[in-house]
Amino acid sequence: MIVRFLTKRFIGDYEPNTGNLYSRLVHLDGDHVAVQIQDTPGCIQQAQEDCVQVLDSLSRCVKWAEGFLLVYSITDYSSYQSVQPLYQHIRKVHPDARTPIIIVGNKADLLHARQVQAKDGLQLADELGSLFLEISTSEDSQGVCDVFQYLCKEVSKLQHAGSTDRRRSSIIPRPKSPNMQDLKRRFKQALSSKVK
Ligand SMILES: Nc1nc2c(ncn2[C@@H]2O[C@H](COP(=O)(O)OP(=O)(O)OP(=O)(O)O)[C@@H](O)[C@H]2O)c(=O)[nH]1
Repeated sequence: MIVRFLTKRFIGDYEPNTGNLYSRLVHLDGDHVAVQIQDTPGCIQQAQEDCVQVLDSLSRCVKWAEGFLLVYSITDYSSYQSVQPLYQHIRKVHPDARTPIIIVGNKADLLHARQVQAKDGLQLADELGSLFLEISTSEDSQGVCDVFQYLCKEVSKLQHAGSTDRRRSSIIPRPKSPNMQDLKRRFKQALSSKVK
């Protein structure tokens, strides 16, 4: 999903990520805003308690992040079940209910394999007070961009409202190096496997 947003391209090959960080200038209401996007290793194969442990180890990025996308696959019920504990973990770190957390049901193109109904995603988002969207990263590049744009706007609104804790942002070190090298490597890999 992040690769789709940053490059507009979809890489179909699965390659588990180990926590890539990407930097990008995003066009937002006529402005360019610098954003950093942290991809987190998936934990859908693990029990919910383990999932929280995985997130514990990533608590540094949870601390510096100012907005969150919780993405599950509509074809994998266990990934949907991971959303609530992840949400609660984030809210512990960011008790301000205005910190945007958007719940996203991905792979909406795989209707024949659907395990999570759209109404379940909506219901969960309602319970948690979040926004919910279903998208298909493979089929709908614009949908992916809309999600990120929306999140950036929400974060930006919060910052302009002066409600971001400036002291916290000066204390928590943000990672510096973008991960475009890794993206290039993945493109090369994807291209060479297509040529073969
Ligand atoms: N059909 C379809 N496949 C998708 C879609 N989005 C992702 N995939 C595929 O699903 C697999 C997993 O996608 P990733 O983006 O790597 O998922 P992830 O949750 O980041 O996985 P981790 O790297 O383990 O954290 C890949 O093979 C993707 O090509 C989609 O919208 N539709």
